[in-house]
Amino acid sequence: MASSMIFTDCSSSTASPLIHFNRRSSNTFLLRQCVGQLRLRTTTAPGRGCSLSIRCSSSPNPSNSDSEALAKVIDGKAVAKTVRDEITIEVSRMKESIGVVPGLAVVLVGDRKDSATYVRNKKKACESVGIKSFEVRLGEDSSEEEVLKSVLSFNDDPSVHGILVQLPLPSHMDEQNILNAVSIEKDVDGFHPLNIGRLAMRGREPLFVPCTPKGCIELLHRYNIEIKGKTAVVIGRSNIVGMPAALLLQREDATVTIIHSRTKNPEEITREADIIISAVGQPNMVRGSWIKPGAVLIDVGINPVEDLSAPRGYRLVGDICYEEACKVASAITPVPGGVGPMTIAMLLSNTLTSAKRIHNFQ
Ligand SMILES: Nc1nc(=O)c2c([nH]1)NC[C@@H]1CN(c3ccc(C(=O)N[C@@H](CCC(=O)O)C(=O)O)cc3)C=[N+]21
Repeated sequence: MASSMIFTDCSSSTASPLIHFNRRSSNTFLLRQCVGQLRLRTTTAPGRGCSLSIRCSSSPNPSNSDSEALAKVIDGKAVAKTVRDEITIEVSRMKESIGVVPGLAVVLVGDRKDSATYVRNKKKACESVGIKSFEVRLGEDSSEEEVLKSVLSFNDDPSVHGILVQLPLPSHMDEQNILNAVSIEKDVDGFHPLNIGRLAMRGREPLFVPCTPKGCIELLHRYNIEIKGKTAVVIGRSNIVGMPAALLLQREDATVTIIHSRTKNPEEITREADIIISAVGQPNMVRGSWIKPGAVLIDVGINPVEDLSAPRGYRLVGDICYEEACKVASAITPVPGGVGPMTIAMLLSNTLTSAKRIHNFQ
């Protein structure tokens, strides 16, 4: 399979060479789109002999590497299932009382394998809760006008309550122009500038909140993790994860700092945080030493790294070095099975909310 992978070893303490495959991928590229570009040039610690931004080995202190995990696992897969069950009940209640079935339309442009997989998963998730799904597939070489045309026709279609334009779009298209065309009443991704603007303003309410950051906050809520008055650090400032995650945390009364590729001392700042949300797309970048004891960690990164013993030839790791972090943190999301499944659950939730709002159904 064509994928850009990085050999990453987070469990061994022996130095292994850093090998970086750059077979122009699908997955990593997608994640870069998703979380934005952030490369922290962490310098190699003397005697450690590894690039900290990529490799992640256990603590050199043997007593420490033998210690047990302290952190509670925040089970996104299980919470997503609970959320889907709740949505299923609401969807059927709505259908029974007013005869309306919520509908989600997905516009998929081009033939990226990963995008096709995501779209298939979203469709499956819709089916599992009784939401009707619509799909338009356009070729890689289709024009921006054709994409706009399908967006506009979904805007006018009363059986569609949510519209999602799968990102990334082919490079010859103007993403802003297309996202702006989605009716804000159907913008279940929450990417329309008016929704983001409202999210940023006190006393205003967006119609939709972007799914991944919403999923992060939902996990904190469902695990009864207090946000109010806490210090939070968001690593990454993308439009679709980092920035809205920081805005949401602030709305929940956390004191928020955003770390990005130009931040001078990311490790020191991150070490002050009670809550960390990492969304950068760099495998194992956040090391144990970055984490304040007892912190809560939400790992948005989904990074493929080569693993020849895995069935697919790769496995997925987060931005946070899990083996190190789970010895320091009080709670942590795994990858996979953390934020990813919540993203899709929040998309279904936004679609249900939209259908209820459009039909004035409580
Ligand atoms: N308009 C738009 N909206 C999106 O929300 C959007 C998008 N474009 N483009 C692509 C990204 C990526 N994304 C994911 C959703 C779920 C998982 C997910 O469920 N992952 C599983 C892993 C599944 C596996 O094993 O491959 C997990 O983390 O457990 C991952 C990634 C939504 N995105």
